[in-house]
Amino acid sequence: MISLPLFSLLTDVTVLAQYGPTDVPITALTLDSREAGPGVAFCALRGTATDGHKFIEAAVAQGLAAVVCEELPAVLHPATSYVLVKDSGAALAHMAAAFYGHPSRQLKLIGVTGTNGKTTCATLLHKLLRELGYHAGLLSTVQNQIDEEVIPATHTTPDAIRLNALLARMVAAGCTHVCMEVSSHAVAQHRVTGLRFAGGVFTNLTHDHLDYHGTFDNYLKAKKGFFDALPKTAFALTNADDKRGPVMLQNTAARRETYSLRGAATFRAKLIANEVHGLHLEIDGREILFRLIGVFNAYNLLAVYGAAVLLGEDPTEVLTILSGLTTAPGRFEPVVSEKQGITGIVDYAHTPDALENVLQTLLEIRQPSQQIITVVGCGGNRDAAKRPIMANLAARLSNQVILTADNPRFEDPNDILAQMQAGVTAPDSAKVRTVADRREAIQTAVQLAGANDIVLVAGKGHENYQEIRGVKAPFDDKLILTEVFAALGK
Ligand SMILES: CC(=O)N[C@H]1[C@@H](OP(=O)(O)OP(=O)(O)OC[C@H]2O[C@@H](n3ccc(=O)[nH]c3=O)[C@H](O)[C@@H]2O)O[C@H](CO)[C@@H](O)[C@@H]1O[C@H](C)C(=O)N[C@@H](C)C(=O)N[C@H](CCC(=O)O)C(=O)O
Ligand SMILES: Nc1ncnc2c1ncn2[C@@H]1O[C@H](COP(=O)(O)OP(=O)(O)OP(=O)(O)O)[C@@H](O)[C@H]1O
Ligand SMILES: N[C@H](CCC[C@H](N)C(=O)O)C(=O)O
Ligand SMILES: [Mg+2]
Repeated sequence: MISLPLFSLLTDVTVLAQYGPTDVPITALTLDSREAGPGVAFCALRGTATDGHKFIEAAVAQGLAAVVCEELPAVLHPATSYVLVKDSGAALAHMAAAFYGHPSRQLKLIGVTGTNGKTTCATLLHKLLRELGYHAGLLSTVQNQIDEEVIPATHTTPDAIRLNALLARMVAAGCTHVCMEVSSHAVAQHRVTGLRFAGGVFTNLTHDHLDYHGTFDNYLKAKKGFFDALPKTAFALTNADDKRGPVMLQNTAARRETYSLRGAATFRAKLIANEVHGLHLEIDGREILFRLIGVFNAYNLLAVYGAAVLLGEDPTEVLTILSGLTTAPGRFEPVVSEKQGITGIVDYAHTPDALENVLQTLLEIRQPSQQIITVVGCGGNRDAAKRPIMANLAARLSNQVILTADNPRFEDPNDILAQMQAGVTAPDSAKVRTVADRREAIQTAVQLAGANDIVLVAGKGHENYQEIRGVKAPFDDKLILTEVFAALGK
């Protein structure tokens, strides 16, 4: 069990005032008052739904070693230590890093950020490092991994305590490298503050999460904040073809590197062909076939190649391994029907940009006779502004569309559907129908599909549940598609 004196956790924290003993032994950190108990230090965070400061007294009553807060309670308990800080989130992150012995400093930690492509890049880099013979960790939306051991993920980027605990487990297991996704929520909430990164990778920035960040500018600042905090020993690798790519490097101390399919950059690729069986690219003068499909994946592959070379790996070996790798779960995953050769594609496209990329890719690689039938919905309690845009794109770029539910969470699916429908233009409306039940929507799409047609099921990718009113019921697009193909004799 870890037990460290309170003061030893505060080395990197900006402390405004302190009350009570500083040498109390701390045996656990928490950001949730309900986990309070003897030996625990509770950090009170101001959240989106409530304020942790409201629960300080209840936590102290449960027996608590220390409280870290931005505002002191009216009455201080004599047996508890209080640390007043400017920012509880940042304080928690520094304390968590210290509590777990700064595991990031013992690793080559690579963070991937951007609207789309984080899971794909982090997963590919992890697979690549494993094939190069390293012990490596992965922190991603789909799952966390220590080498091949899978640890379920609840967030794209875990909170600072879980994150440092996982990194420490990875160090203990002998990992030398860790690839992780850095979400904009994580940057804004200081989940990654205090970590020492060896490299940062930027994929792209398009519309998402404006419900949380308020404006696109705030969203951009959150992503940029990750690069601003990189040390000068790290590399910062950005997508030079993305409008916001160069912005990420403006204020970073890290070594600035770029990748591009269009112009001058540290790492360059040329698209030779984008076909059903994969991408044909020229990277740094070498022609290679890859198993991933779609121009957006050319960017992901190039970013991963660049990161690996910046980590000191041999370019030829890296390309050889990358050419054999397959996609991350639920990212452009095909499910082909047995009798009629209908191609089902399950993809996690849950933003306008991702949906457009996937549909453009399908339009590029399909035979002229193949119809594209799209099943898509938008999540509840998330950015509502993307709903009409996604429906508009689906209708414009598909032959038929079934609008349906994603994870409604606490919203009425019919309200979400009405907001989506508002984005469909009058000429496209004949192609669009609405089936709120997602399983029925998939059934309808398969019924409409003729032999060899394409059914795209977008938005949920690897997810194996559907979240309705706080309850996650089993639901797996890939499994349902397979069942529906069989049930309808397709
Ligand atoms: C919007 C958001 O990011 N919310 C995260 C945030 O919760 P919150 O701000 O809503 O917390 P709150 O309920 O207001 O509570 C404030 C504080 O009081 C504490 N509390 C609350 C009640 C109590 O009795 N006692 C107590 O101490 C809470 O533990 C919390 O520390 O802090 C929590 C603890 O770290 C997170 O679990 C929670 O993630 C929620 C579940 C979530 O859905 N997050 C999503 C949006 C998210 O983070 N997504 C990104 C990826 C997105 C992407 O890239 O597409 C991710 O990295 O996963
Ligand atoms: N480089 C890219 N550019 C644009 N779209 C992409 C890119 N890579 C993947 N996509 C699309 O975005 C979807 C999500 O990809 P991925 O899971 O890799 O992104 P992510 O950034 O991890 O998403 P999240 O924010 O949900 O964690 C994919 O299913 C695909 O449709
Ligand atoms: N990480 C993203 C995932 C969205 C996936 C989509 N299926 C949805 O539920 O909206 C989020 O939490 O916003
Ligand atoms: Mg992800």
